[in-house]
Amino acid sequence: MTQMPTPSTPIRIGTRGSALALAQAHETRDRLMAAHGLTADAFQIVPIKTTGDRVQDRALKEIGGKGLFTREIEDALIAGDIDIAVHSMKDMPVAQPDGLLIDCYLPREDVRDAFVSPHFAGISQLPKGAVVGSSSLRRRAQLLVRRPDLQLIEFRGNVQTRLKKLEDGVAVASFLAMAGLSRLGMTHVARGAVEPAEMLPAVAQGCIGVERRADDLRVAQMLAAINHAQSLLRVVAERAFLARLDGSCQTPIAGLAELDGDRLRIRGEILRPDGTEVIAGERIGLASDGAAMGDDLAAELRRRAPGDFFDWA
Ligand SMILES: NCc1[nH]cc(CCC(=O)O)c1CC(=O)O
Repeated sequence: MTQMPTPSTPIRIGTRGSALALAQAHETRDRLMAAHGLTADAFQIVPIKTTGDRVQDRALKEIGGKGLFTREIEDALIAGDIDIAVHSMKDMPVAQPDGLLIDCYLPREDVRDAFVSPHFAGISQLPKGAVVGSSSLRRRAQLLVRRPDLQLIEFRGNVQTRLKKLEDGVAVASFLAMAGLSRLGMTHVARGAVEPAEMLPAVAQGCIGVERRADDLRVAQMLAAINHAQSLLRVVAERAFLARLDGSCQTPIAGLAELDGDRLRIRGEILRPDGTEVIAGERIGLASDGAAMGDDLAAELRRRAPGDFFDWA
């Protein structure tokens, strides 16, 4: 009898199980297939439940800790139960555990926040005292800067859950990342995109990163073919900004780097959660200096922040 050809082991792609996470995992798989002339059976998508997925009834800041949406996936990667992990970079802690690294970024999606409301066309149309649902410290603070009259309530759960809450009148408006809506084919639920000048996005919003074991050279080589260099430069600069601010505080933080040829512009801001104070700045320089610029900008904002700025939590 002839020997069956040995099937090469499929690449196991770890991801959260939400519709958005699965869409991101499929996008990563499709890009790998195209880059390497492989078929879908060369991959296996492995959904993993994280603490952030399990706990739906509390504000994220109450559950606390870092990596609520990522720790279990990184554990599986370290244990060798999966070979790569696909993440929304917005949810990623600034440092990876020993032995893991992220050096592959997919082309970044729309970085803006979407304004979502069954009743109103934009922030300025909201009536005085209107109830807005958002669990994002950043979005809450940024909104209160412009509209201190608004009443903010916690809003958690996936896109469908949040839309249902709006339908039920729990709040009259909310915000979601345009990128998430776009990947779900749901941009029609957005009444409009909020420009970064009005609401600076979260660090790394709209960017998918692919994590691997540092010593897995087969995977490293596969991922190198799909890395989007410009997205990497932008996210590296933004995460350097975040790294200098994070850890010490739970302050609302926003940061966005943009490229113009080999020049990079990074804008950043920190806010008081009640929107009574914003400290903002920017740097422009060579894209290859992005990390240093992000770090330096964060150091400046820290220096300019009053002594009690980081104390509220
Ligand atoms: N914190 C949840 C989260 N993490 C990434 C996205 C959206 C997709 C992205 O920014 O890449 C979202 C949902 C949202 O903010 O609406």
